[in-house]
Amino acid sequence: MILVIDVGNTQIKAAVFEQNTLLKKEIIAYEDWQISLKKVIKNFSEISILVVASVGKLEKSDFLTLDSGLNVYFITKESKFPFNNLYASPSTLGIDRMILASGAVLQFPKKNRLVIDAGTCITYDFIDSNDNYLGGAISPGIRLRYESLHNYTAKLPLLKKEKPIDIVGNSTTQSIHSGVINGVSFEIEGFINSVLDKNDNFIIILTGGDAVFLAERLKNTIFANPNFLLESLNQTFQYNNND
Ligand SMILES: Nc1ncnc2c1ncn2[C@@H]1O[C@H](COP(=O)(O)OP(=O)(O)OP(=O)(O)O)[C@@H](O)[C@H]1O
Ligand SMILES: CC(C)(CO)[C@@H](O)C(=O)NCCC(=O)O
Ligand SMILES: [K+]
Repeated sequence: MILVIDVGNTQIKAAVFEQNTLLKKEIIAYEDWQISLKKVIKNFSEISILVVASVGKLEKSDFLTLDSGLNVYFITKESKFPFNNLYASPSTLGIDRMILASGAVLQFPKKNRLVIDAGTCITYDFIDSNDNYLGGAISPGIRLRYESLHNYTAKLPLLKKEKPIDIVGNSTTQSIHSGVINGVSFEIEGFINSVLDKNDNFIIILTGGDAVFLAERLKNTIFANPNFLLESLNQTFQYNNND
């Protein structure tokens, strides 16, 4: 049994896996991450290893001081990945994007893949059917958009994400919801349509904290899986340890 930990930009996601089966998932705040993780470890006595990847504020040394008695395996850019990395600046590519690409290749062989991760940022990652990682796009996520409208204007309120009633917002509140949520939906549909135009045999995976909220609003049929990064981390670990 392994405990897989995704240290994100704003929060930490952890999942207990038995082989490829996810037994338990926890969303953990940075404030009390040690206590929360220790609780999970205590509840699953068969956990033998921690597998961690971090784009956030925690490093390997933080997990060693956790004193869990467990081995800690950090997935980094030096780990083995099942794709050719054609990114022009591979040393600055986010480890989360590499893990998503890795999961897409391992789960969907011989397909053109587009992975969309709607979290703090929205990332788009393209891996072609020959397993070439080509890159993609980075844009602000839903919460970031609401926060920047509030933080960088004098009058706009800070709102929580909510389904807009219409494209045409008839109040300040509705205009903001339409701008953020319809804006993100149009953006995602635009990316999907432009890749579908150029390639066939495509699989599109939507993940991240906003995946489920967005999936029901998108017209394109896509595969929404909020656990895709955690599953991909588990698979990337196995891929690194299978020889
Ligand atoms: N409990 C929560 N706290 C903050 N954001 C949440 C929460 N639940 C859902 N969300 C939504 O999910 C998004 C953040 O997604 P996610 O949890 O994937 O971000 P993250 O922890 O920064 O991870 P990553 O760095 O991988 O994007 C926000 O835009 C927000 O709308
Ligand atoms: C884009 C984020 C912040 C998304 O979590 C992360 O993947 C990252 O820090 N990336 C580095 C830049 C890049 O991927 O090119
Ligand atoms: K993200």
